[in-house]
Amino acid sequence: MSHPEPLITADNLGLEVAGRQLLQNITLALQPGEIVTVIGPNGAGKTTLLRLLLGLTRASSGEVRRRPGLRIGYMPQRLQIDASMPMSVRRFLQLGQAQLDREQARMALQRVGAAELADASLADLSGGEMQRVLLARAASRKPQLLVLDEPTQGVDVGGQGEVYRLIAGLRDQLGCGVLLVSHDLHLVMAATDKVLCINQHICCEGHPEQVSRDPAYLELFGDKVAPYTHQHNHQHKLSGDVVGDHSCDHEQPHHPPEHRERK
Ligand SMILES: Nc1ncnc2c1ncn2[C@@H]1O[C@H](COP(=O)(O)OP(=O)(O)OP(=O)(O)O)[C@@H](O)[C@H]1O
Repeated sequence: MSHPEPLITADNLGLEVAGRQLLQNITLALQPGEIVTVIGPNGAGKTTLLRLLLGLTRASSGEVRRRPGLRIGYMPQRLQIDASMPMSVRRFLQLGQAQLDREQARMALQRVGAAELADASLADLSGGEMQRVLLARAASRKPQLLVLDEPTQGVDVGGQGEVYRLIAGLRDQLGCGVLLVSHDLHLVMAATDKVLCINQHICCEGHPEQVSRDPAYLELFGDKVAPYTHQHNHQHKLSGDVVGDHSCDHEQPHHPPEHRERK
């Protein structure tokens, strides 16, 4: 299957800080329309990897290539907001993006089902509402690539699935690629095209169902999760493509990745 030019690629990326190897041999490519999720234990280097890919941290080895002029929307893991500073949601969306007019701010909120929050005070938002607003902000410039670091942080368990549905909706509406870091293993397995399991290096990667059965994944997370399965009325080839022309009751990856295992 021929792929379009990736939005972003990393080739043998490594980062060493003060004699400590935080990441090594990270190679990946993210295609338009694809949702790729980075998982791994605490301290595995997930946020560090995002920062390298975004160009916020410089790699010690290897190379990152971004499509020239790539528009990126970034939702960081933590955002320091001074709750005592009164600011409306609309004003927050416009911070640093003065070109975003009232109507565009409304549209950005509408994309995540939060149009009614435009005049609310940022300090009054619930955890789930705040994550919607952060998503709306990341997506407000119609990025070609959305980068989301733990997008369900502060969202109660019942609302987490909804956040992943919103992300898939943004991917569909904007046609963007999505790169996200998550700890919500089971939810992620159902909501992503490809999983990258890292612990300083890539432990395993591929289609969620394949990764969830990988010995390297089970060694890291086996005590936390049951293997992920979805209702199958078809079979996959090794490439991830569906055998025959069965329709599928889950969303297929746009560009099913080859499964590779690296330890
Ligand atoms: N600039 C830096 N200098 C030194 N060490 C760093 C730097 N940035 C990150 N680290 C270390 O690198 C390791 C990986 O951090 P990172 O935040 O990428 O992990 P993570 O996988 O995102 O973790 P978590 O799941 O807890 O958010 C940590 O031990 C952290 O202390």
